[in-house]
Amino acid sequence: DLTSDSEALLQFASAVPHVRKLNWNSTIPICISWVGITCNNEGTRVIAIHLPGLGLFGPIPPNTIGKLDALRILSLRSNFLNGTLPFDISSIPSLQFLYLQHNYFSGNIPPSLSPQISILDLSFNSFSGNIPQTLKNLTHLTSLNLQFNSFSGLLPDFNLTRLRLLNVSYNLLNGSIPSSLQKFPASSFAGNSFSCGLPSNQCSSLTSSPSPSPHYSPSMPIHPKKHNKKLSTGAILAIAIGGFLLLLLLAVFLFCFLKKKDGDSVGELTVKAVPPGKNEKSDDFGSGVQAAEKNKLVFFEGSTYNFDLEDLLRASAEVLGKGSYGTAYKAILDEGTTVVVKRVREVGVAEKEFDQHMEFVGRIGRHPNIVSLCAYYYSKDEKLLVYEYIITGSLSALLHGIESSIHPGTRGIGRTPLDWDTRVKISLGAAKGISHIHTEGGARFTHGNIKSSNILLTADFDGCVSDLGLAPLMNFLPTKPRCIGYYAPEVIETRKFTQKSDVYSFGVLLLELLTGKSPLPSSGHDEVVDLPRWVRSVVREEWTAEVFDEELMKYPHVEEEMVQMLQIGLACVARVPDMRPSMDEAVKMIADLRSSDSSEYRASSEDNRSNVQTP
Ligand SMILES: Nc1ncnc2c1ncn2[C@@H]1O[C@H](COP(=O)(O)OP(=O)(O)OP(=O)(O)O)[C@@H](O)[C@H]1O
Repeated sequence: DLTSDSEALLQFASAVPHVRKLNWNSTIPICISWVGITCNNEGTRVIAIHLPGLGLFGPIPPNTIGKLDALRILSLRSNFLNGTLPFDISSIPSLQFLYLQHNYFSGNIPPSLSPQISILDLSFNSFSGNIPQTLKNLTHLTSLNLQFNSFSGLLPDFNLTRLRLLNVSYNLLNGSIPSSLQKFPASSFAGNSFSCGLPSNQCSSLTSSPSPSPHYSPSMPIHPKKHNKKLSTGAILAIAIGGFLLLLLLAVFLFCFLKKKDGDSVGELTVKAVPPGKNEKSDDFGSGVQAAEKNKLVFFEGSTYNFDLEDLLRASAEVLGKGSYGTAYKAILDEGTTVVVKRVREVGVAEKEFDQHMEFVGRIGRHPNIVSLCAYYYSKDEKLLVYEYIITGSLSALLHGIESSIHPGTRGIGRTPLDWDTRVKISLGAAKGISHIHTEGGARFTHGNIKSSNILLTADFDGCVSDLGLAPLMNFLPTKPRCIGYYAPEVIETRKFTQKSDVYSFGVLLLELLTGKSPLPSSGHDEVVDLPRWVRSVVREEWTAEVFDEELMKYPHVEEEMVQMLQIGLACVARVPDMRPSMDEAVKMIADLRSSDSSEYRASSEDNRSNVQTP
């Protein structure tokens, strides 16, 4: 009866710690006032429990929720529950909807499940063992979601006529896909080791990532698109005159340049500002430019900029920072245009390959969430990359207050706090940018240096990925502590980047956004901060709200989204690369944060009779 239901719930609340308060107590009416509880129309039994994103942590003891034998809906999704799922919960005879996704449950699925179950969602947990054959008996089952667990062995032949949704992707399943399940899309089975079962063409696509465009490596020749249009006589004349003027300009430039080299030390291109704390040599990005005519600034198709190499070398420049691959300068040209010039060093490819690579990067880098590469210059002694200037600076600067490359690991005084909505927007933009790079670049093309100082922000706080195409050009793997904190474990071992290692770095970035902590060493200490390990240990062992950036705790009703984002971040930093989602999946998961019923908790607090079938 209702009394025993309320006693079981109070036992659950006292045994399972939770971050958000529950107003459950025996002095207020359970059916009207208890948060997350729904009773039947007569008010005699509890029929639904909705406690998503409440910060519940630890195992669920038996003889608590399992005693509610009139329960139809149980939603404990997006919490930090761990341990095995008590038998008495899964076998509640009336249970129809069980939502336990995004927790840390482990062990086997109990073999005896309620025969009434219609929706079973155990995705994003650590369940293991075989998927029980007894699932075949669940004739009411319409949706079964087991993705992102560690289930192994064969996939049983369910043959359940009502089953409309099945997802067993990203487990450790093998063998073949039973014929009764072959009606489901290939994505339902991705990320396993199925030998076959689907028609052979689909079968082979199950284990490998999609590669919409051909594999790419910097040494692969790239053929620019051929244009069939013929040039008019006027155009030919214009090109000829333009060419002549260009030659003239270069000659003037050469003259000035040589004059400058000859002791005219008051060159216009000087480093005007050197950041505090840096002992920057007063060099500039033009000193290695060769006078030879063939060396010129190459602009990309569609670039709207209207300056030449001479303008650039005349610009006033200020050091933005010294990165792993070289120094970045903010250059303000005469007509007021501002660009960023990166002077890169230790390029590991010859000029031809450099040109091909740049053509490729310029082409795939056209996306609102990627910082545009406008032009480049190559000579033996100088390699310059010209990017659009992104006004709001980097996520690292915004999150930690000052440039991480200058004072790594510290949070600046007087910085403006970054609210949750902005953090979600930035992470979605960055995810879209990386996903675009992976999709357009081909399965082997990677960014290779995803980190918060390479996520730049527009005036509208859209996240844009910078430094595209730099890492694959280099003949070394930066091993400075400020890079290593973002590297996937396999990158340290193999010294090779993959798309899954980009996903890992993106996961570290999400954890950085959530915790406000930097995976960089703090001033004076050079040791690498393993942010994923720290978050995992706090979450699994002694979880407290402390895991989240304290700045975020003041925003109301965001905990559930924060918990879900934490789950996404942790999925991205899975140690086994194949267990990480693709960037495309990460984009969908982040976008779903907003479309998912994040107001459920609020709704159930306000009207706990509504939405009884919502997970
Ligand atoms: N296009 C840009 N617009 C505005 N700021 C930029 C731009 N590109 C780089 N920066 C800023 O310039 C600084 C130096 O960048 P750079 O990429 O050279 O070094 P880094 O990001 O610290 O390290 P790494 O070389 O490993 O990426 C960083 O603070 C970065 O945010």
